[in-house]
Amino acid sequence: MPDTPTAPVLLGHEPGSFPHGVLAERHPAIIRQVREAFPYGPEQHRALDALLESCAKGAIEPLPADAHDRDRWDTWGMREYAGRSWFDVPWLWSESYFYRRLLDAVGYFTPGPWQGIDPFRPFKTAELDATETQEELAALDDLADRPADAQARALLHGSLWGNRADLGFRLSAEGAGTAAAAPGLVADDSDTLWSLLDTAGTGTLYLVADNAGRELVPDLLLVAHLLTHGHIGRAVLHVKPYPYYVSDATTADVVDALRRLTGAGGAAAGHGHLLWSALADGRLTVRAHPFSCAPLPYEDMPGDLRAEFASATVTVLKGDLNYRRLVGDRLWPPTTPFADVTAHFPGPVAALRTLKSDVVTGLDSATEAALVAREERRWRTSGTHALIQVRV
Ligand SMILES: O=P(O)(O)OC[C@H]1O[C@](O)(CO)[C@@H](O)[C@@H]1O
Repeated sequence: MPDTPTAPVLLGHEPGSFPHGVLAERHPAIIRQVREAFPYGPEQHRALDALLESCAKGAIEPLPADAHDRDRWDTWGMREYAGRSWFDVPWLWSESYFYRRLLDAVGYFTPGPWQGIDPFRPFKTAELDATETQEELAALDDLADRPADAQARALLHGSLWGNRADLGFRLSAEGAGTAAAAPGLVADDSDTLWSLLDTAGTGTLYLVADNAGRELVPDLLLVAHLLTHGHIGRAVLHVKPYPYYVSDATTADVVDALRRLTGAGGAAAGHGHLLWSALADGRLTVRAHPFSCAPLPYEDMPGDLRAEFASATVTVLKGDLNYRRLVGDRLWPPTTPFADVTAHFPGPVAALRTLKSDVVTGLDSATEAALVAREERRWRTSGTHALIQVRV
């Protein structure tokens, strides 16, 4: 990025700022919710109390000496940040480490009865079981009567707005591709994305998933459509190796989503069975790379992951956190070119994201001015706006 001036990395130290609110209010609330959702024993309660106190008082403690991933976290910054305030280190690092510590507190990595029990599972399954999900899946039957191109655009919007836990394809199906169908879009490079996906069945899509439940379901539906209609020949779905940021998708969540689809009947079940057999014959692969839970920007990705993404026809990164990691979790001026801040990424890359943090790039100045005039800063974090940005 030779000509792009750098921008400050987001920290959580400023009271009243969005990152500060996440560390000071959201994290303690998550601890309380997890504690109430499971019949944990005294050991877990004590560890949760300790984490709550650490979050409030602000001192980061290192992982236990025998933690299986201690070396990895050492190289990811733990040596540098242990002993400092949660509020004074990069916000991305603080948040990621919080989730790692929360899993420790509930015994997720410790041999014993709680090992491998996802502390967020009740929240994820509630979403899959919600009547809204049933209604959204039923709407696929109507969508199936529309031309393939309209279906594709509706499913893309479903995947995009699913990032707001809202499948969205019923709305988008009314007039996919028109401005009216996407009133909250602040940038829309979808035509470029479609041209990349026009591979006559030879290309490979890497889709880096974000949330489980009502985001992962439309992500999977989009992949099913792209495979069925020969836009791509293969898809690789990257999920998290362990529970993260409450609702981030793991392999177990992919299984739950697929079972939800195959059990839904109608067109949804057809998509579910297609994906099930694509997993069996290798047209769809699930990957859970350790770096997917790293507290670092994608610019720092390891060589094996870089080589994978370099082989993709296009890599689609879903959600706000992936966006932050893609552009470096910095407070860029919103008109900073997206192509400049993603130049480090190996191969064509697309971001599909609703805006849920202060980080944004690639806006034109008129769009930015209109958003600021109407909403001051709220548009950056409210999740009511979205973007599709592509760098070829
Ligand atoms: O699920 P998403 O879209 O990645 O959003 C996660 C978001 O949660 C927050 O970290 C707050 O916890 C956002 O700022 C963040 O980017």
